[in-house]
Amino acid sequence: MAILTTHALKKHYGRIIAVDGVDMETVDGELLAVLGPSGSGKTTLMRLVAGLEEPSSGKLYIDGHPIMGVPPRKRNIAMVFQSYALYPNMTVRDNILFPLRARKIASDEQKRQLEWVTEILEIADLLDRRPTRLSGGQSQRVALARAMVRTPDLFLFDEPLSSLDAQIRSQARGELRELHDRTRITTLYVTHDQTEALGLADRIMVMEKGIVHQIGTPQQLYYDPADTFVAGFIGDPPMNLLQLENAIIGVRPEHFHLASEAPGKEIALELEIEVEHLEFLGAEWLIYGVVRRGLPQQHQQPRVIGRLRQAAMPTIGTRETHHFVVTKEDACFFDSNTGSRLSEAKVAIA
Ligand SMILES: Nc1ncnc2c1ncn2[C@@H]1O[C@H](COP(=O)(O)OP(=O)(O)OP(=O)(O)O)[C@@H](O)[C@H]1O
Repeated sequence: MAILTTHALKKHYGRIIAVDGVDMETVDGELLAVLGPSGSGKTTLMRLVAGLEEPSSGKLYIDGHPIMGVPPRKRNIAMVFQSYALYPNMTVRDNILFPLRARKIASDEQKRQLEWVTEILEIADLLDRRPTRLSGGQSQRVALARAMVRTPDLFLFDEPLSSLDAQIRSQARGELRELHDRTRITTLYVTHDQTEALGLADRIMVMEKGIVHQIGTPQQLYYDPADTFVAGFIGDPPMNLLQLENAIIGVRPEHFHLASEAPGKEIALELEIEVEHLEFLGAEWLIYGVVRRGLPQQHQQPRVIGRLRQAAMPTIGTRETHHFVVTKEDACFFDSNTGSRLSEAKVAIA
């Protein structure tokens, strides 16, 4: 277990700034997801931590010890990337033992490590197979086993599940989480899939264009986004962002209430929304609509998405206009210019 710290970490390739001043620190033993759109600098950050790239400036520490300039082999960090790169001509057993043999670890220690990972990952029946005879999920477990036998201080995963199909992926996600709970090895987990990050991580770090927008628990990111980027990135569908006179108001789809069912709380916003179409999700419906009234004149008519429980639906149909409210407690406010979160007190609604 270990704590990874970065300080003003930067990496540029010529004029491209891939990582732009990242300050972060893991909690010992946590699984921290690094989430962001394509090109946000996630893989570059991993490569810097692993030692495959050296930073242009800034610092990296493991347990308070600087690791800049330390070669990858000496960092005691294990990586699992998208392609598992198992050696096709070796058995699973030899693949797993390879990193221990390369470091000339004593054979009884090799045996002990192999037994440990075999039991944790439940791969006893795969040990004599060759990688070509493994399914995607099995290959992933073997790659994990090979990474784990080194008992690393830190695990780096870069989209390790992206080559699996959707059904196996959700099972593999569960297995990864269980594995993490058992080993408690501090893990950085790169993904661009928010469902994966929200479901798997203790905390999530949201990156865009090389900078960190927010680090927090899935719940903090969802209910308390630090800025409009996080608000618009987390959630499916994401937070609605509507321009008021002097600020942006953020409303989660499930926080639109029909006025007739308004909770007895202070109201932040009253809107007339024309329903354009409806989408059935089972227990809930998504309502796609256009705001017809309730916002300042010059910002009128943005599109919004609401989410209503089945029970509220019989009263709503396409092309009808309905009156919705949002409580102050549920609303988030952001600065119109910078997108940063504002405290509610400063905001006049209209
Ligand atoms: N070796 C390199 N040379 C030049 N530019 C690079 C190099 N590696 C990364 N970049 C650039 O740095 C930026 C960040 O890339 P990076 O791969 O870290 O992003 P990412 O968030 O991992 O993206 P993805 O999710 O698509 O893998 C991109 O603009 C990319 O084109």
